[in-house]
Amino acid sequence: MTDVRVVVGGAVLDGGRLLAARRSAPAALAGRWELPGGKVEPGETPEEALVRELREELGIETEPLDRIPGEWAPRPGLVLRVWTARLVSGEARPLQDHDELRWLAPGQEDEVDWLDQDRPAVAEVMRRLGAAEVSGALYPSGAPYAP
Ligand SMILES: Nc1nc2c([nH]c(=O)n2[C@H]2C[C@H](O)[C@@H](COP(=O)(O)OP(=O)(O)OP(=O)(O)O)O2)c(=O)[nH]1
Repeated sequence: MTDVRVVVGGAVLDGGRLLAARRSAPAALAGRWELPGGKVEPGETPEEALVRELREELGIETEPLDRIPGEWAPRPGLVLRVWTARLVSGEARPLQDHDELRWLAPGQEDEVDWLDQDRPAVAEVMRRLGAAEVSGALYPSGAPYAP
């Protein structure tokens, strides 16, 4: 059996919005938008990999919440799995692998050109956000809880 490498994508949520990141490399993917994240390293859980990648790429601390059901193949040998994650602290900046970031509210998801394989997960995350089904991620990080 050939090993399949897991790529974790983070649907980072804050204040009822989803973070989208525009890839700066490689050339074939540059300019397309994705859920920031990366490959799970040996010995890591996907959640640990997600927290590490989001810290490295965006300078933020996050808490993984739920896995979005399903998996998608960016290319042979890779499988993309997506978790929602709550922004705990920091302000996302494109430090590595990205050159632009946007926070999107439900209904704005079509304003950026997502990688094809990210679209089903993005649609499900936006559906949950619109239906206020995402616990812990509807209020801005650091803001007092005020329903
Ligand atoms: N990070 C991320 N990668 C995605 C998404 N969708 C998607 O098809 N991919 C693809 C692009 C890449 O071929 C692969 C992930 O590679 P990566 O370059 O982000 O991984 P990494 O940070 O661990 O980088 P490296 O170790 O290969 O240098 O998965 C997504 O939403 N997020």
